[in-house]
Amino acid sequence: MIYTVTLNPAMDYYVSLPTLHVGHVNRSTNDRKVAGGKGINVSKVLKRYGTHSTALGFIGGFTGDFIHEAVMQDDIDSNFIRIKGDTRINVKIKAEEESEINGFSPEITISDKATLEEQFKQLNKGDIVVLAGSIPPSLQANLYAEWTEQLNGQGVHVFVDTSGEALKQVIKAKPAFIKPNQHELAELTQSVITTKEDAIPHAKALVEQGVDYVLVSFAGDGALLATRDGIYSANAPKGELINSVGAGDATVAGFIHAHHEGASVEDAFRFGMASGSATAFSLGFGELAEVKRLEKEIEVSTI
Ligand SMILES: Nc1ncnc2c1ncn2[C@@H]1O[C@H](COP(=O)(O)OP(=O)(O)OP(=O)(O)O)[C@@H](O)[C@H]1O
Ligand SMILES: O=P(O)(O)OC[C@@]1(O)O[C@H](CO)[C@@H](O)[C@@H]1O
Repeated sequence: MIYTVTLNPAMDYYVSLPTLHVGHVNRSTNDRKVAGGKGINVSKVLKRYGTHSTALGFIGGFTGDFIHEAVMQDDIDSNFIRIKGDTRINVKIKAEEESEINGFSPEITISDKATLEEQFKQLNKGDIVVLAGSIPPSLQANLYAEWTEQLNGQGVHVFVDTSGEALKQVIKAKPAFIKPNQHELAELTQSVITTKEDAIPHAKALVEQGVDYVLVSFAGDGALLATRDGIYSANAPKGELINSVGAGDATVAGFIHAHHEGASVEDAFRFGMASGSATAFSLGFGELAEVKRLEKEIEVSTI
């Protein structure tokens, strides 16, 4: 079974306008509201590829109801824990360039956290857990690390997509997979990373520290995958960038889907890349047919 965990979901509020004037009243020409948060996005993309997952995490208030409703409509199983506050609203602005204002998280209490930990105790050997997104400030930054250690002990494979202190802490617990983008890897390693070559020694070092798969994404410039058996490089296909929000989540979901289906590491990497790019080239998440088309444009090479 695959479980995604979103501690900090969001109602993503997308607004489009030709130009954003900071310090002035701006009026959007288009908008849409979407249930978001990194783990929920992974569940949505997995569903698109026919892979079942259960979405876990915290939701509350009218925005929480919106998310629950949307997840049910997508026919995705969930076992969310209800919290007192309202799930946040994240504003995604599409003007000449993309800007994001991610809202402040509602409070998660010790008892909410304990309820989620009870759910984790029910997981079985061989299950996959995806810990994705930010950790709300009311919870400690080493929480993913604590849970990874516990879940590893249960024989569960832990995939993590996060940044900052949460990423730094979780490495010590040896998750199966991490997906920093180039900026997140630069922050983690306190180094300048502008090319895939710059990332190689750092990705290698993370594998030596016990992470099985380190996927470093470079948006339109492709990605690097470091594993115990070797290092792979992939290009990103060319296309028109429509929306980059969720492209990283689609990469994670694509990799998990293919890996779960028994694909080789190279093929799972290729499918993950095609999945990320199909989303970058679409208004919402990319369609499976588009992923399959893009797969043919991706070359995975060994370094
Ligand atoms: N301009 C682009 N052209 C082609 N593919 C892209 C482009 N931007 C993103 N992608 C695809 O999306 C994947 C993830 O992109 P990126 O490196 O920006 O990750 P991220 O920062 O985690 O994404 P997110 O915006 O979801 O947080 C890339 O590996 C690539 O497959
Ligand atoms: O604030 P976090 O938890 O880091 O990221 C949250 C978020 O930006 O990530 C998703 C896209 O990856 C969006 O659906 C959501 O709004």
